[in-house]
Amino acid sequence: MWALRAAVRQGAALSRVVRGRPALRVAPPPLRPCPGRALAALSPGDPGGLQGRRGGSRGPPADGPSSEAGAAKEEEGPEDAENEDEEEELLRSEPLLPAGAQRVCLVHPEVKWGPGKPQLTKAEWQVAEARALVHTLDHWSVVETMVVPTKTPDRKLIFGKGTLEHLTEKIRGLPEVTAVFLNVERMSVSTKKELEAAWGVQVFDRFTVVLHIFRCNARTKEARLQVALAELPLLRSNLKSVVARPDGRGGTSRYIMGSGESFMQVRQRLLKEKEMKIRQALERLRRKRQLLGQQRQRREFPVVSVVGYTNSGKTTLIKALTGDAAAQPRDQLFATLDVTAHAGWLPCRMAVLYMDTIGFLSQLPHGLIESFSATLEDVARSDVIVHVRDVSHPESELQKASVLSALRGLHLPAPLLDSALEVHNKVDLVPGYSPSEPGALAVSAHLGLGLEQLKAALEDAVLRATGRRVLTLRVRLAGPQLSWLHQEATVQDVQVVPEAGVADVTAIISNSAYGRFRKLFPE
Ligand SMILES: Nc1nc2c(ncn2[C@@H]2O[C@H](COP(=O)(O)OP(=O)(O)OP(=O)(O)O)[C@@H](O)[C@H]2O)c(=O)[nH]1
Ligand SMILES: [Mg+2]
Repeated sequence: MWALRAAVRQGAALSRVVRGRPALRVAPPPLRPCPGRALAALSPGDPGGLQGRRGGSRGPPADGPSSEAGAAKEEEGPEDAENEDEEEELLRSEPLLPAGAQRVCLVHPEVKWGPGKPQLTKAEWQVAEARALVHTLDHWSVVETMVVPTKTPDRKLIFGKGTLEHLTEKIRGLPEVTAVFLNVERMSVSTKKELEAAWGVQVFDRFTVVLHIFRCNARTKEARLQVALAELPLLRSNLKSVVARPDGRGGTSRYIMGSGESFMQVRQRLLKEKEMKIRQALERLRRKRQLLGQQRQRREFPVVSVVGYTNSGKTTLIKALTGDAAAQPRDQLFATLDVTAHAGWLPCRMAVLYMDTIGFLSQLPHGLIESFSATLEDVARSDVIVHVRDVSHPESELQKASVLSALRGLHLPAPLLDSALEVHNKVDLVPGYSPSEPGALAVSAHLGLGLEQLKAALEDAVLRATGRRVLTLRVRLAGPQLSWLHQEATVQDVQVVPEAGVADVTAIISNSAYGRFRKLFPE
C-alpha cells in the first residue's frame, strides 16, 4: 500500500533551485477529535514553520526549500467552499470501536491445512502483529491470547462445534476480558452478533481495528475521504443485517409515502450517492495533487519516495535526513497515513523532496489497500525509491517480501523499481550487523549512523535517475555563459580567477542542458 501527498510547508523561497519562483503555500489541516493514542501524538507541530530547512551537514544557504506536510491549498473560490462543506458532511461517521479502556482477549484462528493456510507467515508473527494493532489503540491492552486451530475458517462461526464450545467456556471464564479481537480479515455482521451473544463481550475483526486506526491517524482531507470510502462495505453489511432482523424492523416492506421506495431502498440509494460523492471529491483532490506534482517537476525537485513496512523507521529516517520537525515518528503501526513531503539536501547541495508514505502490513484488509491506491500514484512519479527495512525485526525477510509484492502491485515503472535503494535500519539494535544484500546500506536513523553514506548513494541515484550531473565548467567572465548557466542549470559555486578573466562554475546540469551549452559555447 501507500501514499504521498505533495506540499511544501510554507516558508522560504526556493530561489536557488527554482530561480525565484515562490514556494507553494500550505495550510496544515485542522485536527479532529478521535479517541486513541494516535491522536494524542498528533500535535500541530510546527505549523508553517521553517524547521528543517537545513538538511544534512553541509547546510545550504538560507534560500533552501521548505517542507510540505498536509494538504496543499490553492486559491479557493466559492465552489471550493461548497465542496468543502459537502466533504465535511461525507466525513461525519459513527465511532467504530467503543471509547475508553478495553482489556482484550486476542483469538487467532490458526489454519493448519488446506487452501486457507497463510503462505510465508507463522502464527506467532501474525499474533504479534495483531497484538501491536491492539496496543496502537489508546488504553487498549491484550490480557489473554489464544491461538485456536481450525479446519473451517470459512464457516460462519470459523471454528468447529466442539472447538467453539471449548473457546466459549474459556472466554466466559475470564471476567476481566471486555472485548475479543478475532484475528480474521472480515467477519459478517451475523457472525459478530452470534459470537458476541455466545461470549458476552463485543467482538472485533482486523478490518474494523485497522480502519479505526486509519481514522485516528488520517489528517488530510484526502486520507480521511479514503478511509470513508473504505468504510462503505461495513455500512453496507450493517444495512443488510438490519433488513435481516427477525422483527422486520429493517423495513423492506415499509414505503415512504408517495416515493414508491422502501426505507431499505432509500438507505441503499443514499449509500450509493455517498460513495459517488466521495469518489468525486477524491478525484478533485487527485487533480489538485497532480497539478502540484507537475509544479514540483517544473521546479525541478527530484523526488525520493521512502517506502517500507509499517514501523520500520521511514519517518525517523526522513527526520534524520532533513531535520524536519514536521516528521513525527511514533512507535505504533500506521503512524503515517498522509503522504507528506520533506525537503533536504544532498552532498552536492542539490535540494530533494523526501516523500513519507503510509506503511505496508502483510495482512492488510483489501478494501483499505484499494482506497489508498490513488495516493500511491505519487510513488510512481518519484525519481528514486528508498525501501526502509527494520533489520532488528525477527520477520524482517517476510516484511521485505510483503513490501516488494505490494510495490509490484502498484505497477511502478521497471527502472524505478529495479533501482530502489534498500536501507537496513535499526542496526543499533543488532550488534555487528552487516547487510548481506549487495548495495544495501546499513543505518540507524535513531542514532544518525550511516547517513552520510546513504546521502552519497542517494545523490548518485538521483543524478542518474534525473539525467543530471555535477560539472565544473570554465567560463569567460566577459561572455554570456555564466548567466546562461544560472538560467538553465543549478549553479553551486563560482570561483573567479580574475587575472585570467574566467571563472570555474560548479553546476548541476541535465544532460540535455549540457548538450545545448556545448553547442552554444564550443570550447
Ligand atoms: N532503535 C531504533 N529505533 C528506531 C530507529 N528508527 C526508528 N526507530 C523507532 O521505530 C519506531 C517507528 O518509527 P517510525 O519512523 O514512526 O516508523 P514508520 O516506518 O514511519 O512507521 P509508520 O508510519 O507507522 O508506518 C519509533 O519508535 C522510532 O523511534 C533506529 O534506527 N533504531
Ligand atoms: Mg511514519
